[in-house]
Amino acid sequence: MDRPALNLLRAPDCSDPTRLLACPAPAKLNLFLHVVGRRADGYHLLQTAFRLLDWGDTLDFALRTDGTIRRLNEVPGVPEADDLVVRAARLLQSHTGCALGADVAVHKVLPMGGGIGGGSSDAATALIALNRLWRTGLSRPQLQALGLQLGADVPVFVFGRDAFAEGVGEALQPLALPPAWYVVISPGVQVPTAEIFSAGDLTRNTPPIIMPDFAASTTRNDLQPVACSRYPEVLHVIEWLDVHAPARMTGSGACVFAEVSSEEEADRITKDCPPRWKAWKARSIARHPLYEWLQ
Ligand SMILES: C[C@@](CO)(OP(=O)(O)O)[C@H](O)COP(=O)(O)OP(=O)(O)OC[C@H]1O[C@@H](n2ccc(N)nc2=O)[C@H](O)[C@@H]1O
Ligand SMILES: Nc1ncnc2c1ncn2[C@@H]1O[C@H](COP(=O)(O)OP(=O)(O)O)[C@@H](O)[C@H]1O
Repeated sequence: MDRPALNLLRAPDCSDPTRLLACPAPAKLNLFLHVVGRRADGYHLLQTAFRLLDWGDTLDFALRTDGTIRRLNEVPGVPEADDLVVRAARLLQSHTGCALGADVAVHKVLPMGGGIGGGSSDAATALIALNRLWRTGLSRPQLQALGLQLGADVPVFVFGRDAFAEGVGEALQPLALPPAWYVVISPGVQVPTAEIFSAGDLTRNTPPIIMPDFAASTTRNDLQPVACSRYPEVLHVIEWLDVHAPARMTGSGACVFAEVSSEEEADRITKDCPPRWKAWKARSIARHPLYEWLQ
């Protein structure tokens, strides 16, 4: 099994004030996801537990004094202007009136449309890193609010720790969870979040739970049946992984995960995984690697 080349647990070297290289953007899991209602604007009210992982993309930022924001590399399927990293940079720039710009490079490791928050985490890392590079001085809550304008999943990555989330995913409370190993499998399909949330057969009235009461046996992912019926490969992965350990879809899919008892068990399962899918082992992290950059 491939491991990311960079140690995500470490914040990058900051000795050069004009560049921040290999800034980590970790993946997340939704340990469960309940849809408890719907807002007038169509967004859904959720209850979910976010878990951050030691596995993710990395981003480079270099200061420009001419105010231009440029992405230096291609990201398959994501035009530069649509890239959440570029959009995050422009949003921070306009919000603060900052005259500086940046060259950015996005090294994708996380499968897109995977329910593991890749684009959202990239956006959060851009907000945190550029807030430092440009010395714009926004606080964590200010960056979380800015991130919410980019997507419902962005605030939790700025929050920087495992969290119980309500609202559309932005009302966050820290969760103290024991460290754990996970196996994450990508079925090789991209599941568009909007398609799953707009499905007629989505359960939208799960009764709200009280924060600490979310044992795996009493929770579920309400988006899972909808994704499985439209993308049967997701169901096939769940059925395969469930033989090894209780398996569940994360977010709106397509990735499927299971908590396992040790790194050795994770290695054994990932080695067994049929070659048509891609499997990774990942460990929980207590804090986002850039957590200390916002106080
Ligand atoms: C389902 C979750 C669970 O963590 O994650 P992913 O599977 O995307 O990783 C999130 O709620 C996704 O957050 P994010 O991917 O940022 O979604 P957004 O860009 O804000 O919205 C994408 C689409 O999903 C719908 N959406 C999103 C969040 C929400 N609480 N209710 C919704 O109805 C929106 O209507 C929009 O059409
Ligand atoms: N930097 C980025 N990385 C990944 N996806 C991005 C990025 N910028 C924009 N996107 C768009 O966001 C969509 C959802 O991406 P992603 O966050 O990986 O999935 P999910 O929301 O399922 O976790 C992608 O299909 C892509 O069109």
